[in-house]
Amino acid sequence: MFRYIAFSWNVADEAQANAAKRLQLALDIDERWNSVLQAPGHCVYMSGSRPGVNDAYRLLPAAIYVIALISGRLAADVRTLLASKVEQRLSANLHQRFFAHLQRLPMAYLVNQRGGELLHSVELAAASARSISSHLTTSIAPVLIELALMTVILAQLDEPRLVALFVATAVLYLAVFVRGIQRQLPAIAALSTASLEVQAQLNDGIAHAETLRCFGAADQAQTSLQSALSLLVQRWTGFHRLAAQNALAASMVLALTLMASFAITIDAVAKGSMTVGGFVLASVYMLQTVRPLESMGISARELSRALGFMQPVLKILAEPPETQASAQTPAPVACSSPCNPPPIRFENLHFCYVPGRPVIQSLDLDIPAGRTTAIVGRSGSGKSSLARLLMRLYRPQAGRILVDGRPIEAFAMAELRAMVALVPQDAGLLHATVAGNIALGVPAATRQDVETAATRAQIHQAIAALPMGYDSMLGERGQTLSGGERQRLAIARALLRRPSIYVLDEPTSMLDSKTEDAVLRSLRALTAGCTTLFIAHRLSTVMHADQIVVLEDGRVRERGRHDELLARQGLYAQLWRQQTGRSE
Ligand SMILES: Nc1ncnc2c1ncn2[C@@H]1O[C@H](COP(=O)(O)OP(=O)(O)OP(=O)(O)O)[C@@H](O)[C@H]1O
Repeated sequence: MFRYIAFSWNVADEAQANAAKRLQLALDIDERWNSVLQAPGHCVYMSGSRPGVNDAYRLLPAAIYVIALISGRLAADVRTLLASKVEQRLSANLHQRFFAHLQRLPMAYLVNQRGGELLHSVELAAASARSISSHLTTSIAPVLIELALMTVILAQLDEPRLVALFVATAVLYLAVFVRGIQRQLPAIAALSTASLEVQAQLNDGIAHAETLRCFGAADQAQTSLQSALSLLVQRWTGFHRLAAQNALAASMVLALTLMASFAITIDAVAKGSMTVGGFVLASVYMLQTVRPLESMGISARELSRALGFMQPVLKILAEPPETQASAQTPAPVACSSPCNPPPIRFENLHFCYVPGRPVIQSLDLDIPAGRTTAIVGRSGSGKSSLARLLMRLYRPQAGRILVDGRPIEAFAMAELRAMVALVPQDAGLLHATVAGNIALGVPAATRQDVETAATRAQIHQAIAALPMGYDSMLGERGQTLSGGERQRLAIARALLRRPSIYVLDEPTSMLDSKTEDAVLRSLRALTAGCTTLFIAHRLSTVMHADQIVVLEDGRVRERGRHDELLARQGLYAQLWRQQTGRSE
């Protein structure tokens, strides 16, 4: 803010002394050492000394200059350090908040989102939050202070027209930028949509590289990416065009201001109300206003861009999360199996993912405690949807589900999920170690617990044969394992939880018949005494179930034991004949 002009000369040198005299006259400066304060805020140090007499005085301005320089540098470094700390915190908090929010969003919302898009949107938002923080702390706040001081300094020049001009410029400049931001925001929103599309396509290409290669669709994906990139370039160009128009308007405001200030000061000098020195100072000050106003403009532009890029994440954060149970009971510790298996009751249940397309209709069903109930039916009949409703991944539009006589909404989410273990169709493995995947959600599990669960799921030997055993890393979604191995890991994961309810959604569909037999036997023994919902296509895998429920179009079509259903000669018997070629 404060400008130090250190000027020293050797009075023995006539040419230097004359030059100093001329400058002193021009600037209207008192000759005494360290004397000049023609304008508050500007210290002009002038020192005249004879060699050998005033050496210390001659060095003083230089010393002050060096100290000021170092202090300024230090202050800037400290400010950068503090600002970067704030920025990193902000970014980490945003990531955490976003992740926590995603975990609480309804599945119905999440399944329609693309992973790559979500990832990119949070990255964009974090970068934007850092940019906003940086501009606020290192640019906008200092510039505002600078502008306020500049106004005070100008007020001291005894030329009210200059103050009015300065204030008018600041207001006009602000108006130009507000208008600019208003025009740029839609362009930034379009830009960020295009950018998210590019990221989502890149992500899809990486996640499904195998599928794209197998289907010879790599070129098709490349072409699609190319058009997404072209759109992105086009939208960036549109945005920069608007930004340039805005910058041009702002420059015009500044140019007009400078012209007006020259006119005012020349007029003041001509009328004798201002000295030549005052004219020089006033001109210098008005030129000085350009820099902070310009940097304010740059910051405003960056802020508008950052705000635009934050919109997708702000939109997701505004999505209402799933309602939690009113009674927040703590999650129970996994029990030693089998423990108090509860009965389950589906009562007049109606559910659809998309309005008007019911998936479960008027479904009434009792699942007895400690027994195995098989849910069978043609593909799309609603079997997995029933499991998802029980896990409270979705909410039914009507009806209710009771566990142990209590509606599932009355359970704290953690309590319900600790009670139920799911083996889904897709194993859902993470890019973590084998042990970490088996012990998912049970951080207190010991290596012994993990190995026991793996042995029961018939996967221990395969894990032991891996180079790092239980510490081997699985690729993303367990890509380094075969389908059958993934499925057995998912079974081990469920067994480790020792739940009172098992939901097994086609847990052996990817196993060869020998392994399937072994795993089924093992599962039967392990789930004995637990309430088990066994969803299956292959009826041979559930023929021993205590109860078999046949679903059709989301309704219970038949119910009974294997023999009873065969004897009924209904849909079950038909499916059995289709699968086995036998009538019994
Ligand atoms: N997230 C979703 N959004 C919209 N519709 C869905 C969604 N998930 C499933 N569906 C539809 O709901 C219906 C029932 O699906 P569900 O997965 O419950 O069937 P299923 O009996 O388990 O089938 P399968 O035996 O093939 O696994 C299907 O028509 C399916 O297309």
